[in-house]
Amino acid sequence: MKLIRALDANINRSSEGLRVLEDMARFRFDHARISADLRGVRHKIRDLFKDRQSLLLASRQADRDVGTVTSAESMSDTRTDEKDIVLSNFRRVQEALRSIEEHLKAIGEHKDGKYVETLRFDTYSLERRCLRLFAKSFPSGIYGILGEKFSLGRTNVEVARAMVDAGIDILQYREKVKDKSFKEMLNECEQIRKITADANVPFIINDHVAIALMVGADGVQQGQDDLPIPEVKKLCPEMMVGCSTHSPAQAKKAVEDGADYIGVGPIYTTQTKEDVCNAVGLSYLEHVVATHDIPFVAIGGIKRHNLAEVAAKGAKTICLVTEIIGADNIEKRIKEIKDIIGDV
Ligand SMILES: Cc1ncc(COP(=O)(O)OP(=O)(O)O)c(N)n1
Ligand SMILES: Cc1ncsc1CCOP(=O)(O)O
Ligand SMILES: [Mg+2]
Repeated sequence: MKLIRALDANINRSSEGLRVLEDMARFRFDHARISADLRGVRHKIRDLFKDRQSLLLASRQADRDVGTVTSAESMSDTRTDEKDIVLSNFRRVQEALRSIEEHLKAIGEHKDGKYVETLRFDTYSLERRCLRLFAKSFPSGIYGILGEKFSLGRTNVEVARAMVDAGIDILQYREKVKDKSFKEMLNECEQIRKITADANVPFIINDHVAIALMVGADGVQQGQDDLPIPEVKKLCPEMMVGCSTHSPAQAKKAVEDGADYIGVGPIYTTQTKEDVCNAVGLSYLEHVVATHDIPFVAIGGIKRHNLAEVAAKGAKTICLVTEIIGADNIEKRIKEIKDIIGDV
């Protein structure tokens, strides 16, 4: 009976820890899949013991538990940091599962013990996935991209100022004008870095890793024909590295290579990018939503009239290039876009 009590205590301990983690993934990070996977582990433990409920209940003697005082005292700790909460709850779950394993073996239930061991291993990979959510939090909302060719005669710096004032969530410098020198681009990026840093808006540089390093950007965007992601990660360990992808195989590779986020598109036909591939459609977006945890930004041909369907498919960060920088009134346009996203 004493071994059953230990099992009962640790089943409850693991369930409680998993519940905290599920809520963290769901409410803090808005991450349905990680939350569902954590719930899956909790249900598997519950199901494993569902035929032994009365035995477990009969063994329960909380008032005689010599560990109660210690547990009650440990509740008064001063943990406030969210990452600490996640780490300590994973520890709690893993220790509880380990104890369940050992106690199952001690009562001769070796097969069930092995099964709980596989659940414990699942929690290690879930822990890595959860910690990645803290590593670099990728903003949700509107991802803006600069480019003077489409800016109705306004400079990149003027457009950046207008976008930041209107509440853009993340901004990329993507300058493809052929006669602009490296020095001119660097000068613009220095000014935009200041504007974005003051407003706490993440600033990403497309293509030019050197400029990103020189201005202290928050990230760099690399396409399929640009530098390999692992090399860029080595050069810029502190930066978010975004990888543009157009197919499930490219998304898988970007994740394996350690990209911090991926571009998913072009969802619709676009004239904004010269060497663009065919539109990938909503099906590729659906694939990424269903298969990957990595943050992503939907891009390509997204306008006010089709924005709601992109958001409804689960895109949390959405890029509109010409729809924003080609607008007469950028502030008004960003407000309209925000209203559409807010309604989905
Ligand atoms: C967020 C985002 N996604 C995709 C791209 C396209 O990048 P790339 O394939 O490198 O093409 P260019 O932008 O360099 O023409 C992007 N820039 N941003
Ligand atoms: C840079 C880029 N990469 C894929 S589509 C695209 C351009 C999207 O521009 P728009 O939003 O104007 O169609
Ligand atoms: Mg590029």
